[in-house]
Amino acid sequence: MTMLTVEAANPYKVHIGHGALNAFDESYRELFAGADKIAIIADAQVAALHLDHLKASLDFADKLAVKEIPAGEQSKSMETFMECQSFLLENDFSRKSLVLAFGGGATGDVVGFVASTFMRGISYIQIPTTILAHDSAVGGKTAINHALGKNMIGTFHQPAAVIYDTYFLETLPDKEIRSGMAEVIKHAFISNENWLLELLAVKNLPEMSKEQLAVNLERGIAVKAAIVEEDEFESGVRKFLNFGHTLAHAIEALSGYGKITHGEAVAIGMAYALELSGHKKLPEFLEWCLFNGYPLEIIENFSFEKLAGIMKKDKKSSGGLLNFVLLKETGRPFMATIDEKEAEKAYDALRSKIGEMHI
Ligand SMILES: NC(=O)c1ccc[n+]([C@@H]2O[C@H](COP(=O)([O-])OP(=O)(O)OC[C@H]3O[C@@H](n4cnc5c(N)ncnc54)[C@H](O)[C@@H]3O)[C@@H](O)[C@H]2O)c1
Ligand SMILES: O=C(O)C(=O)C[C@@H](O)[C@H](O)[C@H](O)COP(=O)(O)O
Ligand SMILES: [Zn+2]
Repeated sequence: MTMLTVEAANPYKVHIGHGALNAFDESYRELFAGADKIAIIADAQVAALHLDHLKASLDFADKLAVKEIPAGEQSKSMETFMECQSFLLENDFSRKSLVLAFGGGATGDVVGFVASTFMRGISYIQIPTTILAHDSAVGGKTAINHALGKNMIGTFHQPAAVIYDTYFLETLPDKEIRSGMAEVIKHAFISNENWLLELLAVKNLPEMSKEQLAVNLERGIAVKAAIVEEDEFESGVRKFLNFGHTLAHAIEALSGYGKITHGEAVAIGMAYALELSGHKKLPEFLEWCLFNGYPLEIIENFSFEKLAGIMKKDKKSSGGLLNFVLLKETGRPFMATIDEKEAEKAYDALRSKIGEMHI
C-alpha cells in the first residue's frame, strides 16, 4: 500500500492499494468518532457489488445511513443532487456530519458537490471504485452537468481523504478499463515521454498485470496531485489536466451524457489536440486507440459547427474563442487560442485519418 499527501490549502492523504480500506481503522477513527452522522452515498451498481465489503471495514454502524444513486453519469443531475440534499436533511445530518462518496468519477463529482453545498459545506471522503477515478477522486473538483455543457455547475471542495482500494477494480468491465486508461495516458502525455512509450506499448489494456496497473495509477495520481498543489483553483497550470477535454466535453454533451464514456471521449479529444499540436505521436496514438477498442469512428457523427458552438462555452474559454491545451512536445503542455477555420481544418484532417483506418 502506498500513501501520498496532497498539499492543498487543506492537506489530505490519498491511500492507494489492495486493502486501502484498512486506513479507516488505522488513520480516521477520530474523524469518524467526531462525526454525529455518516452517510455512504453510493452508485447503485457499485453498491450491489461492493457495499457489504465497504461496510465491513467501517465501525460506527449506529450513525451510518446509506443512500443509493443512479449508476454512472445519470447521477450528475440536479435531480440526484436535490435527492441527496433531501436525504441528508430528512436524516438530521448537520455541519458535524461526514459523507462517503462510493463509486466512480460520476458519484465522486455529484456527492462532492452535495457535500460542498450542504449547510454551506461539510467533510467528505472519496472512496473511488474505477480506474478513471484515480483522476477524479483527487483535486476537489465537484460538478453536475447542464444540457448546455458538461460539469457546468460545481465547486472546488477538497475531500478529507481519498481511500483508493484497488480491490474494487476487479469487477470493472473492459469498457471502463479503457475509459480509465485514457485519463492515465493523458497524465503521461502532459508529463513524461518514457511513461507514454510504456503505455503505448500496451495493446490489450485488460491484460495489464495488477502490478503494472498499480504503478500506472500511482504515477497518474502523483502527476495530478503535483499540479493541484501548484494551482488548486485552476488559474494556470491546472488547465493542463484538461488536455483532450475541450472536444471531449462537447462530444459528451452532444451524444447525451453517459452515451459515450468520459475516457472514450477524452481519447478522441486527445487525438484532436495532437493533430492541432502537430505532435509526432498522433499516428501511434491512433493505432493504440484502435487496438484497445476506443470508438474513434464516432467522430463521423458530429459536425464541427455543432461541436464548436459547445466548445466556445468551455470553462477555459471566454469571448467566444476556442481554447485548447496543446503540446509543444510530450511533457510540455501549453494553452492556445485557435482560429475557428484552423480548428475546423484540423478536425477534418483527423476525421480523414480515422476514416482511412478502416475500423
Ligand atoms: N472531478 C474530477 O477531477 C474529474 C476527473 C475526471 C473525470 N471526472 C468525471 O468522472 C466521471 C467518469 O467517471 P468514471 O469513469 O469513474 O465513470 P462512472 O462513475 O460513470 O462509472 C462508470 C460505470 O462503472 C460502474 N462501476 C463503477 N465502479 C465499478 C466497479 N468497481 N465494478 C463494476 N462497475 C463499476 C458504474 O456503475 C458505472 O456504470 C465523468 O463524469 C467525468 O466528468 C471528474
Ligand atoms: O482536475 C482537473 O482539473 C481536470 O481537468 C481533470 C479532468 O480529467 C476532469 O475531467 C475534470 O472534471 C474536467 O474539469 P472541467 O473543469 O473541464 O469540467
Ligand atoms: Zn477528465
